[in-house]
Amino acid sequence: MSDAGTAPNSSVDEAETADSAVEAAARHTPRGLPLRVENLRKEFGGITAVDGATFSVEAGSLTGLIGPNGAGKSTTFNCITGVHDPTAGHVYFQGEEITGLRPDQIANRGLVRTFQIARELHDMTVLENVMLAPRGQVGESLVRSVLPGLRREVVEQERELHERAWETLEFFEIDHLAFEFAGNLSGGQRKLLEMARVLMTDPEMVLLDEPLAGVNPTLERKLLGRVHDLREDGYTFLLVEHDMDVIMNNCEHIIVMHQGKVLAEGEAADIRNNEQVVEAYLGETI
Ligand SMILES: Nc1ncnc2c1ncn2[C@@H]1O[C@H](COP(=O)(O)OP(=O)(O)OP(=O)(O)O)[C@@H](O)[C@H]1O
Repeated sequence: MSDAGTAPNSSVDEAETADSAVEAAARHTPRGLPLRVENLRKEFGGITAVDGATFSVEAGSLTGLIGPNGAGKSTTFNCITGVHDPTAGHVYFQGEEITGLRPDQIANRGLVRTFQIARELHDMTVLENVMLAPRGQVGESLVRSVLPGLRREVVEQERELHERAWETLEFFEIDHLAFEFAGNLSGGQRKLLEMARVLMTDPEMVLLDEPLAGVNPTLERKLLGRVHDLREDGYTFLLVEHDMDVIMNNCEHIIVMHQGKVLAEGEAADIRNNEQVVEAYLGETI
């Protein structure tokens, strides 16, 4: 797998990238406790995939959601993001109930899951893909031609969008791939593009569903580095990841699910020493 992200070769470039990151993140303002899941339950026929899960995610945190296979993590993500209708329980985002809303309605409120926005379009360039991502854009050619009064606004918006797209590509260090077709990217480069597209939607909170699957160690460091940069600038992340070391080394708060319930919560050291968690993982290294 090729490395999208071999860093530009001078520290000046690195400083510029850091500046772009600050500018990109400066647009974001966290607003209180972002996510609260209460007594969430999801049944599929006779199977109870989520069985009364309750947890919160603090503003500006990088929170990990872990659990053995079949623990209910993906179903929980799907209930939070509107992919599934919960059988019972509540999901609140920034103090408002979002239970049962459609995925696009939830994403428009700023709760964005990595693959919730449309997958990248293979026959479009990386830059075009990033420019297509934002929510609430006016950029519509018909509007432009029919309503001259809107024209200046649209042109200005497109100029800003273009500028922001470049900043975001620089932030993820994939600007050198701007004119490459997305279909030609490696798996890891595609993950960076996916993150860039999520950032372009100006999210309040990002749900990361196995963002490192199939990513080489160099890109993994880069992706995690960017997540930490964004977290320090106030973004909130909930991360599901099978690699336990990634969760233990990066998340300040960890929620452990088992058999559809929250089994334990706490810092990495608490989780490692929790007998119930060790038992639930039975032989797996945590
Ligand atoms: N659409 C579905 N129909 C029926 N059962 C399902 C469905 N989705 C999930 N399940 C079941 O619900 C339970 C929880 O699954 P889920 O995928 O949420 O767990 P998970 O923690 O994400 O597991 P993994 O780590 O293996 O991805 C499992 O028993 C699974 O087989």
